Amino acid sequence: LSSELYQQLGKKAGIDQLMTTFVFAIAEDERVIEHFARVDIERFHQMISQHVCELVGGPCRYEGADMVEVHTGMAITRAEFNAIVENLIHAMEQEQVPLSAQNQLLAILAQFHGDIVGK
Ligand code: HEM
Repeated sequence: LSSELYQQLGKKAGIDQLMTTFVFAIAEDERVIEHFARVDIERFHQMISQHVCELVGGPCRYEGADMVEVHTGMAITRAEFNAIVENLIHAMEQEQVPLSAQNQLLAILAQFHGDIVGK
């Protein structure tokens, strides 16, 4: 059975929509956009949606690259990581994700901090 958090995010369709809004927020954020200049955005959207779906207990299997591997060489700073988190918060507010679900998703993603920052 899929998790309550997955349900609260609107299942796969809700997560896809949330990640679309997130990608648009990133695209308008001059603090981080440089990193995404040469990225295949369609793949990024698909992979981040799949990853989030799996992480929140949905019936998805993340098929993308390992988090450390994919972010290695980007020299992502703590400020940039925080900027991405801020974009996600804005996207969750825009999509009216319940506050408890927002906090749970942020806590899950915060665990990747060490895999992504300073690599
Ligand atoms: C919790 C935080 C983060 C998560 C969960 C995350 C997750 C992901 C995922 C799932 C992918 C797709 C991997 C694939 O295509 O196989 C990806 C790619 C990418 N991420 Fe992150 N990411 C995070 C933070 C960041 C930050 C802070 C930055 C930069 C400011 C960043 C920059 C990128 C870029 C540029 C790519 C595309 C790499 C490429 O296609 O060559 N990520 N990330």
